[in-house]
Amino acid sequence: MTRVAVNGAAGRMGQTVIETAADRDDVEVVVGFDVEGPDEVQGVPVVDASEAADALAEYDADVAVDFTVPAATLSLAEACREAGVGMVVGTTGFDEDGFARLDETAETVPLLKATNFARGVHALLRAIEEALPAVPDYDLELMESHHNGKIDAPSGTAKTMLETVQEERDVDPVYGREGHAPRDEDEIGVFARRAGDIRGEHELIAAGNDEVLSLSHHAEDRSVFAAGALDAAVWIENQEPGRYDFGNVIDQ
Ligand SMILES: NC(=O)C1=CN([C@@H]2O[C@H](COP(=O)(O)OP(=O)(O)OC[C@H]3O[C@@H](n4cnc5c(N)ncnc54)[C@H](OP(=O)(O)O)[C@@H]3O)[C@@H](O)[C@H]2O)C=CC1
Ligand SMILES: O=C(O)C1=N[C@H](C(=O)O)C[C@H](O)C1
Repeated sequence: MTRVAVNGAAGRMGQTVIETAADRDDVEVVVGFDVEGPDEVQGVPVVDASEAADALAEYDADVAVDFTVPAATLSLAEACREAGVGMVVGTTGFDEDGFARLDETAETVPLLKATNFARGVHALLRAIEEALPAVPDYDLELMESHHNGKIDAPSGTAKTMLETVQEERDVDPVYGREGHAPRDEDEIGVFARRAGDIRGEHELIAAGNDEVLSLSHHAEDRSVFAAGALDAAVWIENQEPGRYDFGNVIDQ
């Protein structure tokens, strides 16, 4: 049984992780962290995030699962280093300094970060790698849609898709278009929509030669991300310090 601490316990994903874990017998959420949050979420005690280092030890957590904002992830990383607890990071929107600090953390504890914990998205990334060599001259465009509460744009997943595309094709992103904006053959348009409670939609199109190839993923519920993050928590519990990604869990 993997004992999990959840950072951002009162948030959309934090609550979903706690709810999803309650139906599993390989994980138990023993404590949550948040700021100015409730004292508990679904029976799990919630402690102020500033006390995370002590609470990780007190509740004997094996792994911390984080769905917050980059600054909160980085302060949890300090607590995890102090407590010797591994991390599963789902938060998106890090800058270069943030990535470097996560790398530093991974020198002390195992750290697995994924911009998307849906297994279908992992398959989508592989499909992109596989498909692009067959359509070398086609125009590429990338679209994502999310709920109206999402802070970062484009989504972390869209950035990962873009990186995957750029491993195959030398294209420069253009973030939205307006006015006189003819398409350059080496560009990829990237578009972010925010509306309602859309859980997460991503699509790459490749168009040319009288056809359009569409590679897409649609998340129906946040529980898909929670399930993947908990699979990652179980997997990382017994790993050595280092940086890991969701592929390590899927390909185990
Ligand atoms: N990798 C993946 O598969 C997925 C990643 N995500 C990512 O997860 C992140 C969170 O998303 P979501 O749950 O929708 O966001 P929410 O805003 O609903 O939840 C974030 C929670 O973190 C809390 N928080 C803020 N600061 C701190 C802090 N210093 N310490 C602890 N908790 C803090 C927030 O509190 P308050 O509201 O009071 O600020 C809130 O309760 C985003 O970056 C999103 O992109 C989301 C889904 C899937
Ligand atoms: O904020 C969200 O909700 C999501 N964020 C992740 C991202 O930025 O890619 C993953 C998923 O699409 C949901």
